[in-house]
Amino acid sequence: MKTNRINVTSEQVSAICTAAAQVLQDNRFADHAIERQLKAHPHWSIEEQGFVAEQVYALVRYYRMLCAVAGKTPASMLDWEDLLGAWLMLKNHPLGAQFKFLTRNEINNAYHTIYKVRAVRESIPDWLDELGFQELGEQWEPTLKALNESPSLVLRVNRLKTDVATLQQQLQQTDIIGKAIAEDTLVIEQRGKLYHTAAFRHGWFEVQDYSSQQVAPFLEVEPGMRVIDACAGNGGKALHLASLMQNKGRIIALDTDDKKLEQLRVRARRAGVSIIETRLIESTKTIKRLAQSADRLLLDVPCSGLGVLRRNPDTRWRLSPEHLQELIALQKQLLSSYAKMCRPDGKMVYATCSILPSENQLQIDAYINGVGSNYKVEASKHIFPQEAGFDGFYMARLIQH
Ligand SMILES: C[S@@+](CC[C@H](N)C(=O)[O-])C[C@H]1O[C@@H](n2cnc3c(N)ncnc32)[C@H](O)[C@@H]1O
Repeated sequence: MKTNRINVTSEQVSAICTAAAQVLQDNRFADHAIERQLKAHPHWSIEEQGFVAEQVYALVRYYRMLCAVAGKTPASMLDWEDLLGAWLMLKNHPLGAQFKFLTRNEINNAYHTIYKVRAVRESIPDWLDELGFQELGEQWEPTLKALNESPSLVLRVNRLKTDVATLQQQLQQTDIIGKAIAEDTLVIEQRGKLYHTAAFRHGWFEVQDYSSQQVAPFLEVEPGMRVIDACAGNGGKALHLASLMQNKGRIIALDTDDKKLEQLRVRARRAGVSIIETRLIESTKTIKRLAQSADRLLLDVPCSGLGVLRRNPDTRWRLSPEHLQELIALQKQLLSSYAKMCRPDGKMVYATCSILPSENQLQIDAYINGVGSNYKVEASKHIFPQEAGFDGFYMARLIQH
């Protein structure tokens, strides 16, 4: 991981430690805690903002490792400062006077002592490390290591409004530099205030990881089709589907969370999408009414989110074995009950942002071999974070016999 060569100020130290404590002690989401600090310090440059955000994510991500290296579990702001000091020393970052009480030798020696224990080195709860190894074997270690890297910032170009070259030029005018890696995809190499740009206001792009961008094309939609996105959330994939369908046809976006559907409607207006109809799932009747009605059905089910640990490093501390089992049971139930919305000659994609087989191909195997299922797998894709450097994802396209 790269750490900018910014000389950390006392004000930044305090903001970083406050935000990290809010995430790990008060259960706040990392992006919210960071945003609060950035708003409170509007005089920071883009580089300083990026630096602060990166250090908060590092403290959250490497919390277990840093506690072991610094020899303490934070109980006060001074303890958090020790953790931050330990992190900056491990990264060979120049330190301010506030970290004088730590020596690089002590920190490096402590790191070498814990290095051999994977769960401590990679900073993950024991239960999750054991489960990951049990499910992925030798693949677990490189996967986990890749999931501890900082995420890329990736944009999906909204083809209803523009193209990748035009977006690239437009962003460049505000010193935001993006590299085109696919027809619809820009990886941001020099960051800026993306959400303040005219391009954003005009709905020219969405922030969406490249792996997540693989899901909508995998459903093989065409303009004019009737598509159901059964776990649409705030619409990342529904908007992509609409763009692939050239805003022709119909997308019924379902979810149990009305707030997310409201965000979807806002995003759809900005993106110039008119074919999405949102419907709140209030009972099983919502699903029954849609029986055998979809040419294409997307099940982007709730999952552990272990494939997007780079973006949400706090997930490792929030997830529990019990919650994971609940999610697996829900995925199983959604697969069997929601599949009925697909027409007999239609196609269905089951997708997760997880890297665990128990949420992915084992779910699909159990479903297609189970009683009452007449589906078979037409194609599937496992995307591991160490392969292309993007998020971990799984998708399987099913058709009926
Ligand atoms: C992985 S997220 C979906 C992300 C979304 N498709 C996107 O691309 O932005 C899973 C979604 O499933 C929703 N959900 C949870 N339980 C559900 C259920 N029983 N039926 C439908 N959706 C459900 C959650 O509210 C959440 O928005």
